[in-house]
Amino acid sequence: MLNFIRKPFGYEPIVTKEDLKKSNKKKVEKASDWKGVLSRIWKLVDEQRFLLIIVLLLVVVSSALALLGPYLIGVIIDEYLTKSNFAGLAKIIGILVIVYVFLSVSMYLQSYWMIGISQQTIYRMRTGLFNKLQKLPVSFFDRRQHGELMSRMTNDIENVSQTLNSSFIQVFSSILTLVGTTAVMLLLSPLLTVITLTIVPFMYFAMRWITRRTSKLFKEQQQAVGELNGMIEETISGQRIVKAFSQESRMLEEFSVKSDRLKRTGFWALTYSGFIPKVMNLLNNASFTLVAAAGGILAYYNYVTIGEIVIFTEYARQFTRPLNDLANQFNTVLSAIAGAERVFTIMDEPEEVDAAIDNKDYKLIGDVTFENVTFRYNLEEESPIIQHVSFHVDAGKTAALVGATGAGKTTIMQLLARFYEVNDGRILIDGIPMDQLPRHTLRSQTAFVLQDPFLFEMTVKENIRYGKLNATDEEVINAAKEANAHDFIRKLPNGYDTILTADGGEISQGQKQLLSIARALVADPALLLLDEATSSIDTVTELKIQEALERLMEGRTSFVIAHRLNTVRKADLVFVMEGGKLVESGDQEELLKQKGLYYNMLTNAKI
Ligand SMILES: Nc1ncnc2c1ncn2[C@@H]1O[C@H](COP(=O)(O)OP(=O)(O)OP(=O)(O)O)[C@@H](O)[C@H]1O
Repeated sequence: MLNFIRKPFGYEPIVTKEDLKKSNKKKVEKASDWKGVLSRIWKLVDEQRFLLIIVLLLVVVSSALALLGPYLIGVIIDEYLTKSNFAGLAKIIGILVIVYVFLSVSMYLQSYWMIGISQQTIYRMRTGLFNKLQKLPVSFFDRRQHGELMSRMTNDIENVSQTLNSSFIQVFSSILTLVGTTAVMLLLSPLLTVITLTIVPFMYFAMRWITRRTSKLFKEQQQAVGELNGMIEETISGQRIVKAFSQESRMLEEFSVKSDRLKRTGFWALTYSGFIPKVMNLLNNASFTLVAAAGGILAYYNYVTIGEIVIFTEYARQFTRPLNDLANQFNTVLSAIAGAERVFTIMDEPEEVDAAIDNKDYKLIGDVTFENVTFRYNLEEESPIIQHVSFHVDAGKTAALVGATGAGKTTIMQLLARFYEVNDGRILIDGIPMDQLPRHTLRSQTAFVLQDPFLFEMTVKENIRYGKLNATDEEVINAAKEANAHDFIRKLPNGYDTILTADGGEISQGQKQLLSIARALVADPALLLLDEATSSIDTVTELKIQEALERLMEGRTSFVIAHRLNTVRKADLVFVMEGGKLVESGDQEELLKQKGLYYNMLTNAKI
């Protein structure tokens, strides 16, 4: 029987003594400079600061009114009811009604205005962070995981929002209520105050006992939900592989293990947290009984009045709520401040520096020079990734970059788009040092065609228009035609208005390439950076891509990371990279004559 009570559904509670010891040691995440964080949040509140001050004043008024209500009831009992003095009773009851009406109105206004203030503040914070992300250099994103940044943008901001919405008023009003209630109780009867407060340590220990268990269990439950969701997503998106390898029964087994864990953690988390209101209720009733009994005895000896006992029982009831709220909100507020600090740390990151000269309307010709360029992704790297590279490409020419994997070809492209700053030497575009050319001027006239083109979750038309936002429908269609993409687009369910998913699952790899060529054509760039696809694409699409690329490259300076012999052969210049150095450069014939690395690559069919 005992065992049944302990394990009603056969599950053991999953919080061990070791777990509790560990969770005891674990500190709540705290901001290192909470004053600084609060002052920055205050700045974000901006023009609504005045309203916030009014809200705080209203909290003070409501806390006072909440104290006044029970006090008036006590007065009614002592001065009117026990003395059977009914003259003026209507007036004081009228005052009581007004107190409670004001209390409700004030609470309503507080929460209405506070929600407005917090939503506006969070809006500023979220927009500020997103704006900042657009201005940060690529190297910033290299140092961080996407998940981490997503968490800043969503969880941390959501936490601050929740705290501003509710916890802020709750904490402030709880402190006021606790201080106010204790002060009034002490004034009325110090002895009865001590008796009322004897319940507080019991509440503290009971809550501690429960929350230590529930917080661990809720964390476990969250983890179990995360694992289960991850598995469901993986199984659904990888359904073909699951079926192809006949893994259905193994997946079912794994699913039932994970699902069972969720059932167990869910059961105990809800069971323990369900105790909270019951235990609080029990202790509240105990406190009520204690005050009533002790008050009765004290009243018998004329130490207190009946009205005072009523005031105390009411205050005792009011006392537990703020105590409970403070205990619950404390960690939430601390972790929200820590979250806000993480957001502000990103906001303080140095932005991409831009050229001071305002030559935004400058039209690029496309003449490119590298002068003794040296570059490291991280300054701690032993040897530079690009070492003393110098070359010149005339406007309108095509340069093919070849070399083993890791030789530095992509890095050269990234430097050309100024995603990173060179450490030594300089890059000149049309004879202008790159750092004197506004980024927008350079990037708006440069187009990328990558191996695995990135498509956005929007229509085909919008995806192509991404290259030039003000392109007309006609320009988009013409670009698609030139890119050999028009025919397949027309066959899509909604033609140019077909919405693509982020991974472009509904079109083939080759078709994705054609779309990205169309996107580049619409942009009409002076400088083209192409990373030729290595994946095998059917011959017909391959020919279409080649043809489209040739049209795209015509009259533009193009850098191609070449994987096909045909592309290299058509290039005006070939740059052979090895270990970050430019080891050979020149046109086809010159390089073949040298009988060096390029010659070997061709004869050993490495391209
Ligand atoms: N963001 C980065 N941070 C640090 N190191 C990097 C980064 N990107 C590339 N590297 C390093 O720089 C070197 C050159 O890489 P790069 O991508 O330029 O070579 P690649 O010739 O284009 O190779 P592949 O043909 O395989 O794409 C490699 O050793 C790589 O590990």
